[in-house]
Amino acid sequence: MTASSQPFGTRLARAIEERGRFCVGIDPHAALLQEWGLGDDVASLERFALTVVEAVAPVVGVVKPQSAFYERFGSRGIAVLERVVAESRAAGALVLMDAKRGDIGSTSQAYADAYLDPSSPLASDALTASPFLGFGSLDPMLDACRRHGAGLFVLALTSNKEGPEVQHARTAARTVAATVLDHLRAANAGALPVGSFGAVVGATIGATEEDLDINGPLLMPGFGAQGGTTADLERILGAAARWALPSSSREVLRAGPDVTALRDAALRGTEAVQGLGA
Ligand SMILES: O=c1ccn([C@@H]2O[C@H](COP(=O)(O)O)[C@@H](O)[C@H]2O)c(=O)[nH]1
Repeated sequence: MTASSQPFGTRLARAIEERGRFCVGIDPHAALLQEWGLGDDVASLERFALTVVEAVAPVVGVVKPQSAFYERFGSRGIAVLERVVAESRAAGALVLMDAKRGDIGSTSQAYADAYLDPSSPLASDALTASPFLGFGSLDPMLDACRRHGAGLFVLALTSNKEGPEVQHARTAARTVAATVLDHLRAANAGALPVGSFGAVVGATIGATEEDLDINGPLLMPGFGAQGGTTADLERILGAAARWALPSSSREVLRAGPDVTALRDAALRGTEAVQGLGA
């Protein structure tokens, strides 16, 4: 795979324009494998994941495989994840790898090599990252994105109920989340039509006083199975709705294993959020 000649933000803007802003998570939960009448083994993982790719990757702009569900099967699970990445991209979807990586800088460099360097078998269009070792520890990932035309989505206000304990904590007058958003705004300064450095902002967080206008995309998991609705998205986003990417995994995946039913579920999600940012 070669480096993309265009920044991730530019590619994402085109994907949204052509296919809408809804992101489908490819999360092969053990419970979903069972609901689909499959076993809890690698062959079933592969059948599940590639069925979802076949159904949704030709119609949505972004897919988001959750690495943990593949990692639990060891190297053969990772091999399935590699196919999910390759086949989704071949079908025209951008792949946002949800692995939430973050470590000291020298190790962040290795994560950048693994997920953002086009010569890696797991190279994706974008990666989720955790800034809680200090935003600067992610610099190797930001640099790799700039070099290779990839994107990064950094946790800011997550959808889980435990997140506020850390993210609403204050250093001087700023919350931790505000500091993360400030860094992203600086990294995206001047980018057109939008920067490549996004924030993860849960669809479940309720109204927020944080400034979400970072000139970058906002990945919004928690839409659907975790209870987030279109009205919640509107309440949270206000004027920052233009680059929102609402994301749903289980709510779409439960429509399977029928390919048409899965695709219809993805298209319903796309339609539900198409008015955002209008
Ligand atoms: O704040 C966050 C960050 C990431 N996630 C991930 O998104 C999906 C949500 O799946 P659903 O089935 O739609 O609930 C999952 O992969 C999480 O790890 C999140 O939920 N919240």
